Amino acid sequence: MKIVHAASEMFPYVKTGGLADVCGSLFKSLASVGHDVSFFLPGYRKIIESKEFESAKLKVVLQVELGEQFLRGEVWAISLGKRQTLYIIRRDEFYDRANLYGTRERDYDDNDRRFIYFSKAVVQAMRLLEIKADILHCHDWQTGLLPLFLRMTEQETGRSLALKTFFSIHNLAFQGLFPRSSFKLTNLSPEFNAIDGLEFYEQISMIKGGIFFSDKVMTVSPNYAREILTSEFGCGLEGALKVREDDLVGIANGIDMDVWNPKKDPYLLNHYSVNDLSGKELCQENLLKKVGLKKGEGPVYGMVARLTEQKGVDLLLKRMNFFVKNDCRLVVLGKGDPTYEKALRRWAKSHPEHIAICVLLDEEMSHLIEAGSDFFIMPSIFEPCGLNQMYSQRYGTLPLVSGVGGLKDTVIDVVSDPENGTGVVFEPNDLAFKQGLEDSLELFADKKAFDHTVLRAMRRDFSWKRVTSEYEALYQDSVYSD
Ligand SMILES: Nc1ncnc2c1ncn2[C@@H]1O[C@H](COP(=O)(O)OP(=O)(O)O[C@H]2O[C@H](CO)[C@@H](O)[C@H](O)[C@H]2O)[C@@H](O)[C@H]1O
Repeated sequence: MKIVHAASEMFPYVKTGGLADVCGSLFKSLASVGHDVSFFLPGYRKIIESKEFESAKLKVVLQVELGEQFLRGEVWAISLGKRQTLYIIRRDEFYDRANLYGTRERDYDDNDRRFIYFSKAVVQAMRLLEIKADILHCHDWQTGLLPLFLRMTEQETGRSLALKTFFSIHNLAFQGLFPRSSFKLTNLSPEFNAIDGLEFYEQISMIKGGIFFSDKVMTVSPNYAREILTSEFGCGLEGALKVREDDLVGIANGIDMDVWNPKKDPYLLNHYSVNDLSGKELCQENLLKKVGLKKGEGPVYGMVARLTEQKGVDLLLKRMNFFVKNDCRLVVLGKGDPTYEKALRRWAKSHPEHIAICVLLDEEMSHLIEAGSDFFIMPSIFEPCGLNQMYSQRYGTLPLVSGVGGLKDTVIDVVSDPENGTGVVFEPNDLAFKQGLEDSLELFADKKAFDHTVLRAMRRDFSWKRVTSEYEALYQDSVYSD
């Protein structure tokens, strides 16, 4: 099949979170099973300055209509193999910036222009480069309007650009909401500026565009696909999603088993596997040394996350005493809400023997924490899929997760299912989290049960190979269904 993806991030080129990991893996895995895959990304500074861009070739020049203007743009291509092309939409005014979406204080003022432009540019590039796709797959609000722009262009030109369009929701909490006045940048007819179009409580919502105007709506776990139909998790879009319920599918993400492999992880000084775990102890020593902690009586807990409300930082902050009281160690790697960063720093400062916080975006450190911890904490309030709980299981680090979204789909609770459990699952509230922490201590004290759980966790298959065949089946089904 000819498959085209478009998103605002992709690992290893640009990453602020899990969207990038998933896009990078999908791009690679779909090509590896024989599909012809193209990926469109905005030409951020980080990409233009990268080594990979040195081999990029200018393919075509664009004139994109944005409201009352026509804006020039360029499409550059990097060939990554026989069947894999990365297309970069370049317009430096929009993308040659230090960050992807904004500064620490606020989003960029022109994110509506930047991503409406990107979506239109992808459609024009497909037309000019004569890319006729079986599937166009868009991700998150930044590309929410792309499926609609594609169909509009097809109507105008009478030429088919993609047989089916897919839209994946990686996080419904980020909706691409803009003032209604931004609608004019779309050049769509006014009928789309209505309740059954992009309008959302007196604003326009880009994610709603993806939900309404793509052939299939996807999300990143079966449980989250069910949850977002409810008012508790639907972020106000549960009504729109209900309309598309028959076309809504959840497939749990996989992980890149090469990048996340304790047997040969280049970031680790010592390697290990299910057959020999001795390297894991050394990884723990190394981690503790690196963050200036010494081993205590209790286990080592790790956490790597964007520090936002979603990730349950409030729950963690309420229970910081647990680590001190039980002589545990806690290592947190995270960046995000300055209030959370400050609060965590304060704890690390007042309890330097027990708690370490690294306020950084640091890929290497995230691997050291996955390898060097006994437990990995994810007390998320909601979690479309989550990746670290899968990295953790692969690294023999037991995830301690709230039972929401994809966390529920990918971690088996050892307390209720001691024969099969691979982690501790609790309800997303303070008391249940407290209980979860205590359960982890109890499990840690029972060495035999703990070791068995670790081995079971490490043996699980979260590979993209399995997940990719589910995507393929879905793509094929939708293309050949009518
Ligand atoms: N300070 C730091 N330094 C280094 N690495 C850091 C870091 N903070 C976070 N990371 C990394 O960023 C990624 C986070 O991925 P997640 O899937 O857990 O969350 P995210 O909320 O970004 O993604 C959204 O999209 C993904 C993909 O679909 C869904 O799994 C998820 O539920 C949804 O919220 C992981 O690879 C993690 O290691």
